[in-house]
Amino acid sequence: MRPDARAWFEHRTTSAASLAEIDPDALVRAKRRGGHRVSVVLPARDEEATVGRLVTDLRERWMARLPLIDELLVVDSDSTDATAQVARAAGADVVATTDVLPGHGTRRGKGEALWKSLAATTGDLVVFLDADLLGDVAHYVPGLLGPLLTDPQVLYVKGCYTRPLEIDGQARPAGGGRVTELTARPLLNALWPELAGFVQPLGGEYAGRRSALEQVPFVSGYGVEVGLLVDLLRLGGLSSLAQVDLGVRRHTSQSQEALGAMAGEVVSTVLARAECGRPGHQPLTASGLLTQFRHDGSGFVPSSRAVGVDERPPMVTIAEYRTGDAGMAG
Ligand SMILES: O=c1ccn([C@@H]2O[C@H](COP(=O)(O)OP(=O)(O)O)[C@@H](O)[C@H]2O)c(=O)[nH]1
Ligand SMILES: O=C(O)[C@@H](COP(=O)(O)O)O[C@H]1O[C@H](CO)[C@@H](O)[C@H](O)[C@H]1O
Repeated sequence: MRPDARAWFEHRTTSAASLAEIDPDALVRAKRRGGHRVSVVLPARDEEATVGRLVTDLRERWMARLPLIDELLVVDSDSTDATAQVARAAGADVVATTDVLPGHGTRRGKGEALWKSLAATTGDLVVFLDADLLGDVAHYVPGLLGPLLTDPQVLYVKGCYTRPLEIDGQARPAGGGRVTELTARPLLNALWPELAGFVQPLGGEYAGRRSALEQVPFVSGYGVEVGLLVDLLRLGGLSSLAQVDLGVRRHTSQSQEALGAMAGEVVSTVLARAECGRPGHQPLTASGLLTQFRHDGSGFVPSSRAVGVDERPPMVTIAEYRTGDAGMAG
């Protein structure tokens, strides 16, 4: 690791691996002193199996028992199951991506859900959690908020954790974070070595100040995490970023084929960012296509899909956002 990345890693990595390492009352006091309002956003596509428990736990611990969370929003991102109904029944606010900023249409993807969540929430501090998390993750929210509530220089905090992998019912203590280890980490180390200290650059749990999040574009698909990391580095510098050890992260894992497509979106985003930061250089126009193969018993069958970078502009550029008219139906 380069000295600047090593110094960052040592200075900006804290631990909140369990509730035993956290003083929630002190965080609530810091929140009150700072006049902060906290929004928690769960982007969810077809997460009926997990979103209800997550919402119930978050509400019970950090809204009913202690006023740490002011707003808990599930963004229903083209779900085909009962995600919205389950989340609403558990007490979350729920919006469909199609209902937010309807004048700007809707794109598919996780990043689209996160971008629209900025127009559907009001907190000056915004926490993002995946909706497919498994196990006890109650400490994630206070853990992520800690640096933002105690250090005004910090604009953005990423969770880090060990990543067990559960595939076809087989649970292994490590091996998760496949796109991180095989694609994102090598690319980030090569192109932005100052970011080498991030343990989980693609992790789906992070928090930021709205004043920063609204200043950067949001890649519409799975490139959103790597795009935010590079763009927020450019916006506030490495010292404005932090990470918190949250212990272990378990979630419902996808197939290798699905992660291949995810990696394609991450690569496209990295290529688009790699060149556009250097004056006089055009972003590398990746093909935007990914061809994968399966064998049908008699031969290889190719299948291609789009993995190009589609992104939304910084939310501050959206007039309805500035005037507070995000146009949520209902
Ligand atoms: O188009 C999408 C794709 C994913 N997600 C959500 O984003 C989070 C992370 O996505 P996923 O679980 O597919 O990624 P993984 O964690 O497997 O890398 C989950 O809460 C998904 O429901 C979403 O809101 N819209
Ligand atoms: O970290 C990773 O490599 C991927 C895949 O994780 P697994 O191999 O399924 O544990 O998961 C993350 O990447 C996505 C793209 O940035 C994020 O959107 C997900 O929230 C995150 O789980």
